[in-house]
Amino acid sequence: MTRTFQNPLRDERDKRLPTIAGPCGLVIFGVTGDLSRKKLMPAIYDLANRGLLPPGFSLVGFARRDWADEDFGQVVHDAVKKYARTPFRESIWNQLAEGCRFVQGSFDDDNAFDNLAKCIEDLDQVRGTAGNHAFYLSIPPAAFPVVIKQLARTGLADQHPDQWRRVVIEKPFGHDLASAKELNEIVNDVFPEESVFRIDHYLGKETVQNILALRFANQLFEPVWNGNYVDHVQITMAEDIGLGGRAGYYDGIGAARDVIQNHLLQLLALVAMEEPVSFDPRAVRAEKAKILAATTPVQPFAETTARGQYTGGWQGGQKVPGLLQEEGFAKDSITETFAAITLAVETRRWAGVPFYLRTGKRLGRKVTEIAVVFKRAPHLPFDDTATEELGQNALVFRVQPDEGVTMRFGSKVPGSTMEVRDVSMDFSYGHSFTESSPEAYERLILDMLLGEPSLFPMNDEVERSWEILDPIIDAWRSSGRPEPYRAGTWGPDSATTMLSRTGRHWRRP
Ligand SMILES: NC(=O)C1=CN([C@@H]2O[C@H](COP(=O)(O)OP(=O)(O)OC[C@H]3O[C@@H](n4cnc5c(N)ncnc54)[C@H](OP(=O)(O)O)[C@@H]3O)[C@@H](O)[C@H]2O)C=CC1
Ligand SMILES: O=C1O[C@H](COP(=O)(O)O)[C@@H](O)[C@H](O)[C@H]1O
Repeated sequence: MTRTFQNPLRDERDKRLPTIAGPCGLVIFGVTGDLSRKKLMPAIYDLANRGLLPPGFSLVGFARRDWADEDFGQVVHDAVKKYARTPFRESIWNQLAEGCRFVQGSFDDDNAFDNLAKCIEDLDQVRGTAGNHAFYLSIPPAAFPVVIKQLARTGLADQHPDQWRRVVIEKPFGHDLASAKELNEIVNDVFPEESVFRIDHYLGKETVQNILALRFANQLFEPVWNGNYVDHVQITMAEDIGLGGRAGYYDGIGAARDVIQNHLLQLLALVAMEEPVSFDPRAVRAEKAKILAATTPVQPFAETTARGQYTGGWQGGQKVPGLLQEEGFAKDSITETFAAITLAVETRRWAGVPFYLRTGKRLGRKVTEIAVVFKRAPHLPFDDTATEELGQNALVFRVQPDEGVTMRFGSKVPGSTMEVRDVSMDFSYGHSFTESSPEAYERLILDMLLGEPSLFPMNDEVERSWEILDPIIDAWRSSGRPEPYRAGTWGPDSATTMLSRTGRHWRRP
């Protein structure tokens, strides 16, 4: 019988609950970083608390900081208390803490990796992790190759017939097509493709998975899901936070590489793909790959794209600095913090339908949504004045916050005259379901421990995404500085013009 963490929230009788991971350990490189503290450690605790981790689960952190196991334990404890979704339970925490170790060192330090190998070997004995190990690279992307090579050198990546060794690689995977290919070669030299989990946490979000449910479990939407009815698609990922504390990673990377290459192109693929023959991982990934293969950037980029950099301003009642004043950023940094692009999907279904993707930091509010905006009805049998406040119908996936789906359509304004105005019909997760959504990282870490790859992009998807983006980034390189925009606004003027010149406008989410 499989034993789990004691006193779990899990009810063993509930067949809908996910499978429990078998004996294993997880090593997090970059464990002292932002992502690990806010997302990974809390997700691991939540998995333990839901009874989805094996009892001897071990967690090894690796970073340069001079910490002892106790310091590490304290940091995990604090991160869990602050960010975990499930209630703090002393017994679960104690069980988890027993399996926490910290290995100090730099990625180029062979001794540190030898210590890591020794630590893992000990844990295999003490915790019964059965030689099954996952290595999570939550580190600056430039360091991915060196860590992979160290795992190979120490034998930690060696595959054995009755054990598994997996690697989880954060995004961005490379910084252009050439570097992504090079990285894929380095990774695949050491780990077979089925052991490589390139993580894109957007694919772990419930609302993102609901795109497929809504499209393929219903009859209502599919007949109109094409260029005969759809005018355009807008995908927006807006954040209100700035980049203070993240210069080491973000300066030189920018908004397009940070999120368009991965999260937003994955969202586009899910919205635009054909129905897979089944939900088998290969079938879903094959359909996504086909759509990405048909996706191309629309030119001329001076008109179809926009990029910006936030300046100081007021946000949430607070004065905030501009990017150039943020600690660690070069004083003449040309890193964009806002990016908007236009893509075409060259298939029969989507011919002539522009896909507009935008993202930015220090925008009006934090919101991610996908709006499928429909064409106007071919004929309106009303007086012109009756439809002055009628916009285009739209189906909006509210990815976050306030997760759900909104349908926008025209309705008669009560009264004796015929006047039609836009209204919304809302589905909200919070109101419709009592089950809470797991955090994306929780879902993805569990899938990875179970060896379930559906929600992880494959090498060809990643490379194709760079191929789509590279020409735009190349063009930006020779087009001067990004346009400034004030913190708390919705980006640079060029983003507004980019759509208005086609007679369209961005939604204000
Ligand atoms: N933060 C976020 O919201 C998100 C981040 N990501 C991705 O996650 C990854 C990590 O991001 P984030 O946590 O923000 O980055 P941070 O800069 O906060 O953390 C980087 C980590 O790497 C360690 N590190 C850096 N260089 C070395 C080295 N030479 N040797 C050993 N350890 C080193 C640092 O530890 P120390 O200084 O102690 O050595 C630190 O733990 C990136 O790929 C990013 O794209 C993805 C989605 C969201
Ligand atoms: O991947 C990233 O995502 C976060 C935003 O994630 P979300 O789940 O809160 O939408 C973003 O802040 C970060 O820059 C980027 O690397």
